[in-house]
Amino acid sequence: MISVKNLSKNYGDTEALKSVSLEVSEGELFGLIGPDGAGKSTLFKIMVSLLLPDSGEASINGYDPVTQYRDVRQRIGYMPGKFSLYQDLSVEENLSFFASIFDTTIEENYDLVKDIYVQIEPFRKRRAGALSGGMKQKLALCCALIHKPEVLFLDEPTTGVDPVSRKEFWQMLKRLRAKGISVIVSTPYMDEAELCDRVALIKDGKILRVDTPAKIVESFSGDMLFAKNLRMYPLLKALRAYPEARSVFSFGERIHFVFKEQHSGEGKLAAYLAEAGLGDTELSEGKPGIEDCFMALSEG
Ligand SMILES: Nc1ncnc2c1ncn2[C@@H]1O[C@H](COP(=O)(O)OP(=O)(O)OP(=O)(O)O)[C@@H](O)[C@H]1O
Repeated sequence: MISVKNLSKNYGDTEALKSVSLEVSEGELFGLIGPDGAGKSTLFKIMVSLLLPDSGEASINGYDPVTQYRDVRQRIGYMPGKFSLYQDLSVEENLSFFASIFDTTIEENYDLVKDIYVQIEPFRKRRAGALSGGMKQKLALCCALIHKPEVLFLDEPTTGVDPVSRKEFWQMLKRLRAKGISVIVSTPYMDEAELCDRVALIKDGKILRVDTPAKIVESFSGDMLFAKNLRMYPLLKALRAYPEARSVFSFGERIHFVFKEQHSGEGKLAAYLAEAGLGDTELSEGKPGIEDCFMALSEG
């Protein structure tokens, strides 16, 4: 089990973590979801024993990353946000290198990485620096796994990766979970939250909520609409100026519009938009997702 209690970390005047607490059970696929600068990497670095907290404590399967960092490092795999491999070494050499630091060999733990490694094996002589983004990510995952860790920490593994590779990557994570490995993964992509057993929503160094994605979505209250127009910016401006608007933000190709508790409905809103010269706006029923809960929680 992983437990983090009241962790705080400042960089000068920046409060990167403000008394963060959470628990992750064995074999769980746990997501840390939040935008850039939320504090995800800082929290990871403390858990994997690469950074000292200012206050609070953590325990990784019973070991303290501050005082027992050697035990922690033996038991974890860590894939940092930035590409961590040796660019001038080949695929094969990178993997052998990571195995050798942990006193093991590729052969010894091949079973664990096999599913992933077969996909990059045709390029085993290629320099890591010359691989595509998706392949680099697979190699980095193999390297983080080659010593058979109990817990895997993946810091934004899918950032900048194409949608097909992202999907494949999540399938791999589910297979690792099935092998009993706990996986903690951070992502700025709200749609990936649904792929986790539980998630922590984090913003400005604070945890907003920890729960299953379904429970988080269920707890959303408010009437919502999706709005779409080729002229998105004027639409956003007009919706934000609407007196009955509680929250308005654009997400992907449409705008998520949430009414205040007391409101006069879609008809009146459509009339208001028509008057603003935006009568061609497409309004449809809005089904809240994690991103809406995130916005609602961060607006407090
Ligand atoms: N070494 C550092 N020195 C000063 N400030 C830092 C340092 N590392 C992070 N920060 C700041 O601390 C805050 C949290 O950063 P952190 O990297 O943990 O967030 P993140 O959620 O991982 O976001 P990102 O995806 O942008 O890395 C940010 O405001 C960031 O600018």
